[in-house]
Amino acid sequence: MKLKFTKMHGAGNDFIVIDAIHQDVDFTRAQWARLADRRFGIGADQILVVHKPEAADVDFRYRIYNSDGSEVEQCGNGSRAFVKFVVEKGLTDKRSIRVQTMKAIIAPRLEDDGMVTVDMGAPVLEPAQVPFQADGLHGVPEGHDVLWPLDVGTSRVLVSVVSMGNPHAVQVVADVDTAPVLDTGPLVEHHPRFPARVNAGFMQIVDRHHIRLRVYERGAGETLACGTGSCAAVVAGIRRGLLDSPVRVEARGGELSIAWAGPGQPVMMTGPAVTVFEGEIEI
Ligand SMILES: N[C@H](CCC[C@H](N)C(=O)O)C(=O)O
Repeated sequence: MKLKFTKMHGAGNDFIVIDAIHQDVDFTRAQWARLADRRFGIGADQILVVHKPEAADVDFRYRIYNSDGSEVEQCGNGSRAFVKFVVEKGLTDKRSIRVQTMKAIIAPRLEDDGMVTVDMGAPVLEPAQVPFQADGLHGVPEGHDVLWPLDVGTSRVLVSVVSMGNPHAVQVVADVDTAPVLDTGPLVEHHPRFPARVNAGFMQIVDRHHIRLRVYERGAGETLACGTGSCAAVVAGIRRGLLDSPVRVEARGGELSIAWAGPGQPVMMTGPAVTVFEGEIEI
């Protein structure tokens, strides 16, 4: 079939966006991975698919696939591209929409200045629900958080565990530029105590309202920015007593602003969404 798509990015985290309302999109994991392949396909970190809603109180269903073809629960940068796409394509006459993902409803709003603000929902902080298997581990309390020791390779790292619908393990490093992201990242991603794997965040505290962040993403490797990873890092930093809301998150591909008022409250993310080109591909 000839598949129409739009190439987009949010702070350098790049996406293939597909309208599955007007196209029949039912691909295998291998086909999703082929589309995302940067040599044999279009190339992207994730594929975002726009479906009709399955409930009356939402505007769209949003399915997300990593570049390895795995379907996942949430994509923060993708949620900003999603609302820009449906507005630009005339799939809605709204600028603030409710979108159902695998495990949550999020609410992205396209602002007049072209930036997008998203209510990402409340973080899940209970380790077993991340999911993280803490049994037999001695967590290290810090502020309102608990840091969990992970043996990765020859080193031991202390991580906060947070779910934004998808799982995150966040550690503080002195300097993100010299942090062993490409070495430690895959070891954290595949650590056996994360039965669904995990996104590995490396956070440098610049000041109480500013971090630098690199994320080795589950199913995609290091990306230039990670929306849910930014939310998880700010939640972890606030819980540890290291950060105060709102926080400027400086990623390699751009900046996001994250605000969180505390447990049970939604994480609010603001950032860019850019359309790069339209295309068609035979698949
Ligand atoms: N790799 C993530 C999904 C994409 C998240 C990221 N691109 C974002 O902006 O939140 C996972 O497997 O949970």
